[in-house]
Amino acid sequence: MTGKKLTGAGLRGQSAGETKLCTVGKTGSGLTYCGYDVADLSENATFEEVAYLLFNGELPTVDQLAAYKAELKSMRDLPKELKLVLQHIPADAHPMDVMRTGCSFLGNLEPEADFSEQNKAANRLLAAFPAIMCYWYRYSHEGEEIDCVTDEESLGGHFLKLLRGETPSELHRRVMDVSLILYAEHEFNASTFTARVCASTLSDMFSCVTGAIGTLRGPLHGGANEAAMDMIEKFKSPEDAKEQMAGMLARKEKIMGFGHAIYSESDPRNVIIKAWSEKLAGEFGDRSLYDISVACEEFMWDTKKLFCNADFFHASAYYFMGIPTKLFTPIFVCSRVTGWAAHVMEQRSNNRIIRPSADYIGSEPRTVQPIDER
Ligand SMILES: CC(=O)SCCNC(=O)CCNC(=O)[C@H](O)C(C)(C)COP(=O)(O)OP(=O)(O)OC[C@H]1O[C@@H](n2cnc3c(N)ncnc32)[C@H](O)[C@@H]1OP(=O)(O)O
Ligand SMILES: O=C([O-])CC(=O)C(=O)O
Repeated sequence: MTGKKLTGAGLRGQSAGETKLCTVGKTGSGLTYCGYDVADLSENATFEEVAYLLFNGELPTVDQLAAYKAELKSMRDLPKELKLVLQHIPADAHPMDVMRTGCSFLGNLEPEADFSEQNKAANRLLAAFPAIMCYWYRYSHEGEEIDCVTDEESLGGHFLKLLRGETPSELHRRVMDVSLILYAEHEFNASTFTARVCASTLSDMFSCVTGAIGTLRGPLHGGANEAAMDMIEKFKSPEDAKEQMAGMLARKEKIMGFGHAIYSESDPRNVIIKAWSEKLAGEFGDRSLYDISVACEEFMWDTKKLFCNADFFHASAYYFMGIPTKLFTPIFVCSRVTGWAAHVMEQRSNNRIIRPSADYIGSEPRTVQPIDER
C-alpha cells in the first residue's frame, strides 16, 4: 500500500528537505521516530526517553535517563520576572498566546548565546512549559500563586500535579505520558516547518519555538483537539451526533479532528489514544462522551471515508482526566517542543536558508498614476 496521492497546493507532495527524525505515512498509515514505531514507543518507553531519543538519535541507557530526568527536574521552576509577566495576562487570554509569550519572554531572560547552548535551551523550554501554562492558569482562574516545583518524576505527572495541586493517579500519569509521546514529533508538519524556516536564518531556539507555537495554535493544526471537544460536548447522544454531523457536512463545514494532510487510511496515533480514552471513560463512570466520539468516527468513515486524526480522541481522554478544554493545545506544545527543537538542531547541522520561489499571478508591469488622477 502506498501513501496518499499528493499534489500541488500547500506544498503537498514536495520534499522540502531531509530528516533523520521521523517518517509519516510511509505505508499509508505508519509513524516512526528515529526508526522506532510510535506504537512500540507508547507501550515500551516514557516521554523522557522519547525526548532523549529525538535530541540524541538513540534511546538512553538507565544511567543516561536518570541523569537526563534529573537535569529536566532541576529546570522546572520559573524566574520571578516571568511569573510577574504571567500574572499580568488576563484570564480570557488565549492559552496559546500565553505559551507564546512565556516562551518569548524566557528567551529574553535566558537567551541562547550561541548554538553550543541549543540543548540547554531546548531542555529548559521542555521543563518549563508545564509551569508556564499552569502558573498562569491557576493564578488567573483561581487566584493562586502556585509553587512551580513538584516531586513528580515525569513531565506528565508534573503537569497534572501543577494543574490540580494534588498527586495524580497512576492511570492519569500513564495516559499523559502516552499522550506526550504521541504528540512529540511529526516530520514537516506546519509548526515544525515554521521552526525550521526560522532556524534556517540562523535565528535562536526561543524564536524558532515561539513561531512554531503561533502556527500550532490554528484549528487546522493543533487547535483541532479543542475544536473537537467544543463540538462533541454539544452532542446529546450518538444518534444526535450523527444527525448534527450530517448537517455540518451539508453546510460544508469542516469537522475538526478528522482528516490528514499525509495519512491516507488512518492516523496511527488514533487507535492508541482511543483505547486509553475508553479506559478513562470506565474510570470516569460515564461513557457517554466516549460513545458519542465513536459514533462520530463511524459516521465520518461511512459518509466521507475520513478518519480520526491524533486530535479527536485526545478530546475525550483529556476531558475524562478533568483537564480544562482551553489547555488542550498548550499540552500539545509541552510535547511537540521536543520535535521542534530536534528539527531546529537538524536544520542547523546542515543549513541552507529556506527561501522558495513564487509563481507570480499579479498585474502586468505598470506605472504609478498621480494620486489625483486615480
Ligand atoms: C495534529 C494535527 O495537526 S492533525 C490535523 C488537525 N486538523 C484538523 O483536524 C482539522 C480538520 N481537518 C482538516 O481541515 C484537513 O483534513 C487537514 C487540514 C488536516 C488536511 O487538509 P488537506 O490536506 O487539504 O485535506 P485533503 O486534501 O485530504 O481534503 C480532501 C477533501 O476532504 C475534505 N476534508 C478534509 N478534512 C475534512 C474534515 N475534517 N471535515 C470535512 N471535510 C474534510 C476537504 O475539504 C477536501 O474536500 P474537497 O476536495 O471537496 O475540497
Ligand atoms: O503532520 C501534520 O500535518 C499534522 C500532524 O498530524 C501533526 O503535526 O502531528
